[in-house]
Amino acid sequence: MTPETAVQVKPLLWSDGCLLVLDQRLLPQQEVWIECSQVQQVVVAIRDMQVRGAPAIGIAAAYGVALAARQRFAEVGADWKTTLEKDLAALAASRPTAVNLFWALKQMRRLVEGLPTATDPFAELLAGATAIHQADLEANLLMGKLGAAVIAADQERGREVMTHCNAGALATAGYGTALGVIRSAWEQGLIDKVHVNETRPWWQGSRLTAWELVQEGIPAQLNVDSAAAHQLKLAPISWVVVGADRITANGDVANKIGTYQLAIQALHHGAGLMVVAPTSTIDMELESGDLIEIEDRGAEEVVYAAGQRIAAEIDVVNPVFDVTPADLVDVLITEKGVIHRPNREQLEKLMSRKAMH
Ligand SMILES: CSC[C@@H](O)[C@@H](O)C(=O)COP(=O)(O)O
Repeated sequence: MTPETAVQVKPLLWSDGCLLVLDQRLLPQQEVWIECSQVQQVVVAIRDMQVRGAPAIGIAAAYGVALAARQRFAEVGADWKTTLEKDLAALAASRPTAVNLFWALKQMRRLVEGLPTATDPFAELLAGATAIHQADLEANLLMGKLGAAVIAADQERGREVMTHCNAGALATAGYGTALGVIRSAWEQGLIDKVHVNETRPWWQGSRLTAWELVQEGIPAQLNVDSAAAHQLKLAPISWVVVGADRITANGDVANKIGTYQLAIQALHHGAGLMVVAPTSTIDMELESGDLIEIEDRGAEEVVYAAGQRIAAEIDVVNPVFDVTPADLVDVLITEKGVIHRPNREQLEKLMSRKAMH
């Protein structure tokens, strides 16, 4: 069994002319699939986090462009490229922080530009989206191996790791970035346990990551986010392994809220911080993390839990990502290679490399 076939969960499927999205607002075991036959449904799926995780958002948007082109060609024929513009804008406005969304839209726009106006563009755009989907899976498998090799080489503090949010099969084409490394390390017998932060306020850790690990029989333990430093002090955790939503030219990393404090805690306790992300997450156009737009998802997620109001009537701030400065990142794993202590020079070199597969 290859790692690819070992992982059964796929958050996105193309079937019968529609994009099927596994609704991640619910428990994955409920297996509620949302059918998107129109681009507007893809916009809602991304905006409302039916699909989430940087690479999966990008893949969904790519399929969204194919669906939009099908609709617009049916409506206006040769004018489809003009009318497609508002769909591209709607997809781009669905979530602001993960750059994979904008990267995928750029790839699809390039394809659109090369197509004739007189013929139906759907088949070629669907092929483009499928290629982005497949490339993500291949990148994840490769990053899994590269990251596991780094873990094999340095387990000074012990054979346990910690992860935050869900950078797993549910957030990608179906293997995972951070969880891809953890899967690969587990298969190679390199780790004994995964510490999972619950990831308030949306519970990606308890709802999604915990489920993926339990389903695959990888020993895991869930803790509340505020127990992370305590666990890092007591448990033999060598690596904190996380994904990313945007990495800027200087190596700063935007990821799920809480990653920054985890990076500081890891440094204090002698654990390494490993960031695992495909190069589609690297934004060389932004000089530093200070320039990244950080999404705020409003008060509801914070003041309600399981449908019950749990907070007083109070002002709330809900930034759902934070920026970890580059100097707290020990290693960055991408499908083009591994960088220790990422900085601009190294990232420029990496981006100019050809893919390893
Ligand atoms: C491979 S997923 C990497 C990141 O996108 C992940 O860690 C994360 O922050 C996801 O945030 P989300 O708000 O669930 O989309």
